[in-house]
Amino acid sequence: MMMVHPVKFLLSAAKRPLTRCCSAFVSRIRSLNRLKEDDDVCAEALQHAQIFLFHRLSPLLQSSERGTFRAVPLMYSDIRAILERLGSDEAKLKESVLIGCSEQNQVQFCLDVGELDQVALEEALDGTFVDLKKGFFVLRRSEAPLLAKAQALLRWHLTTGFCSATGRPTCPNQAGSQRVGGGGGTIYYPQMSPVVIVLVSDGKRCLLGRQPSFPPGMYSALAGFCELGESLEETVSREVAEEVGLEVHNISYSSSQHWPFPRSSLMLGCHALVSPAHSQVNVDHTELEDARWFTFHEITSALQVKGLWSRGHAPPLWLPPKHAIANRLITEWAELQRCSQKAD
Ligand SMILES: NC(=O)C1=CN([C@@H]2O[C@H](COP(=O)(O)OP(=O)(O)OC[C@H]3O[C@@H](n4cnc5c(N)ncnc54)[C@H](O)[C@@H]3O)[C@@H](O)[C@H]2O)C=CC1
Ligand SMILES: [Mg+2]
Repeated sequence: MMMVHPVKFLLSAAKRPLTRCCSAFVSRIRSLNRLKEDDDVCAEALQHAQIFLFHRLSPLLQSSERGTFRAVPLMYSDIRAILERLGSDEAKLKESVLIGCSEQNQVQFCLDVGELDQVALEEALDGTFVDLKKGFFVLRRSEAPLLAKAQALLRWHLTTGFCSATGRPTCPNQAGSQRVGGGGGTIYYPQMSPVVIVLVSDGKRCLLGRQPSFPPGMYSALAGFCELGESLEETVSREVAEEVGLEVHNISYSSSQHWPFPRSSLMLGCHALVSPAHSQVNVDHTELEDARWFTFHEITSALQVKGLWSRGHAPPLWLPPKHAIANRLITEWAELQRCSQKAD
């Protein structure tokens, strides 16, 4: 495997002076913004950046002895040498898409080399292109969101090469943060779908559902896509009514997460209550295979189950892994129950 040289992106490359009192975070954000606005500065930064390679939207990963995967960032010059060896050239690197900047001020890009031979690439790179659905949950939690964002942006570029109104080609800016053209000079930006995910409680138990596509025994919080014209609260109320036939109140927002499956979504995590007197579920089986109430004890036992995908014998309840916002909502609920039990 080629060594990745720790080249730092120099903030001085951004010619616009930054205010002295800026925190490191603010400096990073402003530098990234500059890269999106200025193609020349971005092209220069690319030459010193870390680049994450993908092959037909599967990221290049290396497996570790502990059964986890690590992302494999490479430097511009390393990739240029490999491209030339495999019959491509440096021009391909211009398709790289900006994805972020590390805390060490290293600018990060991604690039899909799907037209090159996968086996030859894997040999040259000493890694494997792994389907993100398989790799996501065994990647380190600091790397999974970055690769999910990279895949989402690469997919967006793959599917927006032409204007849907005129049928004419669109062109990305150097950062890949937008595409312009299609005849009318329209600017296209990456899109994602807002989705609500809600942990419903009756005060003592929480309600989880499962779709037929979930692994056996896995239950999760209820989720659904927002419809045009809806507020977050309206989507929560509609989805819970549709899927389990209940009316919720006291909806509160918790946190959010970008979710790459099956396409880019912004998951908006909420908690909501139903009255214990009206908690009889009526599952819509066109949407869910099952939905049921779980006790605090069942949830705390399930939260302790490790190795979600690898265990041979199934525990009675599996919860989504820690990477998923569903797990965060369930953990928050369990914490709240623990506190209120202590207070009683
Ligand atoms: N990160 C997490 O913890 C979790 C994430 N999720 C994600 O939430 C998402 C939504 O959950 P579901 O229960 O499947 O949603 P859902 O209950 O809205 O049902 C999905 C159906 O909604 C329709 N739909 C409406 N707008 C759509 C759009 N913009 N894109 C795709 N389909 C649309 C389609 O007919 C689709 O079959 C899923 O993509 C799932 O991966 C679900 C549970 C946990
Ligand atoms: Mg749903």
